[in-house]
Amino acid sequence: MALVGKTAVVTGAAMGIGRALAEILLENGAKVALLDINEAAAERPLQALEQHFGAEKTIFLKCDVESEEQIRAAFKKTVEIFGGIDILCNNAGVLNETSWEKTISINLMGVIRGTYVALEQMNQLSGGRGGVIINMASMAGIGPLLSCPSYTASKFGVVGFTRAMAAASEASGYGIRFNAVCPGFVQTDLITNIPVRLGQFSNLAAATHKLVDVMGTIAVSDVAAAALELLIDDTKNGEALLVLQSGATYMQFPTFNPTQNKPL
Ligand SMILES: NC(=O)C1=CN([C@@H]2O[C@H](COP(=O)(O)OP(=O)(O)OC[C@H]3O[C@@H](n4cnc5c(N)ncnc54)[C@H](O)[C@@H]3O)[C@@H](O)[C@H]2O)C=CC1
Ligand SMILES: CCCCCC(=O)/C=C/C=C\C/C=C\C/C=C\CCCC(=O)O
Repeated sequence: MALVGKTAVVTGAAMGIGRALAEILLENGAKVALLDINEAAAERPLQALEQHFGAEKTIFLKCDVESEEQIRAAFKKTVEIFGGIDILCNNAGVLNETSWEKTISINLMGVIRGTYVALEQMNQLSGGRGGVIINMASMAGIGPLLSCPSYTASKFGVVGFTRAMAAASEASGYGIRFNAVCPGFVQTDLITNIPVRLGQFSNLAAATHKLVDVMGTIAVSDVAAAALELLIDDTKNGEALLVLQSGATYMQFPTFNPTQNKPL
């Protein structure tokens, strides 16, 4: 899908990966609604984006992805201002093993909430224009991260939800592609203060730091470039794209033939 003239919504867009997603979308000609719970953090990046790309191309909307009401209001405002929604990047996420309910509510349920509300606007079966939904998962959605069981569960959930929605969309004719991005460690605030974030698993902080050292970190721009590939390539649906220092790789999953009760 060519991005020129399209409208995108990015959650968790005030900083980190979300901000980089907003930037790459604007660079490629889209209009972007930046959603975040942290209005203060969004102020300076928004000014910079407005200066660079034009104030008419961006809008900031305060939105907590834990609230369906706030998501619906933000999407409605986006449609009023930009005339529709073609792209949703469900990116907002936290690493907080001290509150597993919040981790699941933001990282997994936030993706599901955002997707279901977006369907009301985007689904071709209900008058929408179709489009693409990108969900920010993690390498921890492919393999377990020992120090973060709740975070890992949330990201496995995001990968599974994305793949199921991709199949549902194709079978039903929503006109929407669904893909997940699965980065390794990325240089953002999320990988700071690791022992505090790990809560009862803080004894595993050293092992986690070691993993970061061994794997290295990637830049937010690497993640944004991977998301861009999934956005513009119309053949990509139901993909989980692993993004590491060595490059980006499409994950292969076992397929299952229910009529013969064995993997294909
Ligand atoms: N940094 C990393 O190493 C990796 C991050 N990810 C994922 O990428 C996504 C973005 O993370 P980063 O940019 O690294 O983190 P970050 O902490 O730099 O940015 C997260 C943004 O999400 C916002 N946010 C948090 N809770 C929210 C809520 N309830 N509603 C709306 N916005 C909310 C924050 O205010 C912040 O602006 C997350 O889903 C994270 O799990 C995935 C793999 C690796
Ligand atoms: C401090 C934790 C930050 C988490 C941010 C994030 O999502 C990054 C994850 C990056 C990589 C680690 C994820 C999973 C580990 C997977 C496999 C490790 C090998 C496991 C094995 O069985 O050998």
